[in-house]
Amino acid sequence: MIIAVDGPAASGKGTIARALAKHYGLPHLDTGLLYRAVGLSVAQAGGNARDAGDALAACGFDDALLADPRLRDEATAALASIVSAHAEVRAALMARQRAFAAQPGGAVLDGRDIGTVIVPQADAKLFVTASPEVRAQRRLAEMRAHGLTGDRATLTAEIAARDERDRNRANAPLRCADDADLLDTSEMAIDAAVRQAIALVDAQVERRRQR
Ligand SMILES: Nc1ncnc2c1ncn2[C@@H]1O[C@H](COP(=O)(O)OP(=O)(O)OP(=O)(O)O)[C@@H](O)[C@H]1O
Ligand SMILES: Nc1ccn([C@@H]2O[C@H](COP(=O)(O)O)[C@@H](O)[C@H]2O)c(=O)n1
Repeated sequence: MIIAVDGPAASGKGTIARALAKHYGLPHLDTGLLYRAVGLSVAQAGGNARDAGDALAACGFDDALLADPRLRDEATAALASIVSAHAEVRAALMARQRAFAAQPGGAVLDGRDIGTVIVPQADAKLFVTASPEVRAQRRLAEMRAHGLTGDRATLTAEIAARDERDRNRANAPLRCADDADLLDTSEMAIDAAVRQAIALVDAQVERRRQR
């Protein structure tokens, strides 16, 4: 079974995708990490994230980079959203994502274009969202839990800028697939959101089975 989970920054899609993977016994890929690795790699090489050539060159990053804690920084997230707008970068990362989805038994992938571009044939699709205020508050709490300081207004502006770039780019923009279920977790605690996600996936799979 292939499950596609998309949504805007800090919506909780990664938390839900990991929980779905555990529930159904499937491997999980956080595709945002790949774009973050490209962004960080460009910066480390002294390149320009807005330059498609520099960004493409960074797609050959060493996989060890995927464990680098700097990938979690909002600065890296901003670079990721700049490099991810290049069609060349998206094409370079596509085969890896599709191969992950195609493994025997299936997989759960989360990102921005999983249900629309990477695996439009997915067995179940969710579009996870939450209000901008809730998302900024959750990210702030996460940073504080890691001993980091952050300013709510700055964080809100950074998340909004990222969403804006991701939604309005020409290549594989962030959008809800026509056949995805929308899951707004603004008013839900994590366990309630996960329960709802499982119920939606089960219902989608059942609907497909009856077709
Ligand atoms: N329903 C929820 N209620 C409260 N906190 C939540 C909920 N869902 C996720 N969180 C918390 O919000 C933060 C962001 O969640 P998560 O990392 O899953 O989002 P994301 O959409 O994958 O983010 P990114 O776009 O940066 O990859 C985490 O600290 C997570 O524990
Ligand atoms: N399928 C995807 C996944 C991510 N991106 C871009 O990477 C940025 C960081 O992603 P996170 O999920 O870690 O927040 C994101 O803002 C997107 O620009 C993407 O384009 N496609």
